[in-house]
Amino acid sequence: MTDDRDRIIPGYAMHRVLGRGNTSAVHLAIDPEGRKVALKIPHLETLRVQDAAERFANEVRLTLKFKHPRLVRGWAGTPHGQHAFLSLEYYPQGSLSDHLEQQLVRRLELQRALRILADVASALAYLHKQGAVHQDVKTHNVYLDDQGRAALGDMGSTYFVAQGGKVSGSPYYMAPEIYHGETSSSASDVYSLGILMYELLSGDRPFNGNSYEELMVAHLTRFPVSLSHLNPGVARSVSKMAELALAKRPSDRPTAEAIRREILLSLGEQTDEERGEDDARKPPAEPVKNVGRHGHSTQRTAPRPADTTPPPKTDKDDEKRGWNPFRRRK
Ligand SMILES: Nc1ncnc2c1ncn2[C@@H]1O[C@H](COP(=O)(O)OP(=O)(O)OP(=O)(O)O)[C@@H](O)[C@H]1O
Repeated sequence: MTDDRDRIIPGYAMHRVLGRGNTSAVHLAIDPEGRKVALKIPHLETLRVQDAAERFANEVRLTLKFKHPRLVRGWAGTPHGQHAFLSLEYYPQGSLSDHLEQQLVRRLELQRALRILADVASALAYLHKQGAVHQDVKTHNVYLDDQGRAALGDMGSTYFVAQGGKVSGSPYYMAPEIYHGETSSSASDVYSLGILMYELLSGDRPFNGNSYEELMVAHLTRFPVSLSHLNPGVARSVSKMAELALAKRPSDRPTAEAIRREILLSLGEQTDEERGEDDARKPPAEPVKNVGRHGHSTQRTAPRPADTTPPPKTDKDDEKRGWNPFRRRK
């Protein structure tokens, strides 16, 4: 197999590197139809390690399968082999995490933050309706367009509940039940959305720590200050939703759809504004067979009953290099 730098994908003209993640390099490219696309090419190392290769293949399959205006759209892809790639809708503004890093103040302007949060909630509501769990909601996986709209990306860890999948997450966003070693669910996505709500509307994440263990203790035992106290501009109804989203028990959390509706109401918008678009882009009829998806540091297959095994350290980057929450804001 050739070196990472020499790899080309037939039919695509590569322009420049947009970014590099742990799994892949993403290039700005022109596809065979003349569109500007974000072309994701897995590192050779990714293809060599079975778990990582399967995670990439899962991302390719599910990105191409799901279609929703608030999900990063997949144009084409090859899940396996030397020419594995995923061609994605190009977001010139990059990720929300890039955007926050460029800002002096981490708190976004209220309307802007609410719009982004409503979009992420919309993407999750769609996925949950399809019976899927995303498992990796975080600023790094939210992309922004020129109109201030957002789309959720990175389906690498996504799985269909009916088929089960490996539990994973990013420690800053991970729900208590995942720390407890239990299965993930739509409610754990809602918890991650709650963290994102605090992050964007207050300018800080509700739970912090200098180690994985400190973060785990924070998620398991602490309760955040009310969001409307931290940012008086936030409507009480939205603040309440964020607090409920961070409930320690999954069954106490609202749905992503309920959160979306509350945010849209506070924006003064109709709550069914995307129904037309949703209908236009048909959801998948069936769950994907043999998904074989794998999370960052997958420890077991869900769904399974709760057990007492220690919580997984679920970020492969942290596993490889040792935990350092300040190395990257993922
Ligand atoms: N659709 C897109 N439009 C514009 N830029 C993108 C797009 N997708 C990815 N990028 C850029 O490429 C970078 C790497 O992408 P990404 O984080 O998805 O790679 P990865 O290797 O899958 O990530 P991970 O580290 O989670 O495995 C992003 O941080 C972003 O800057």
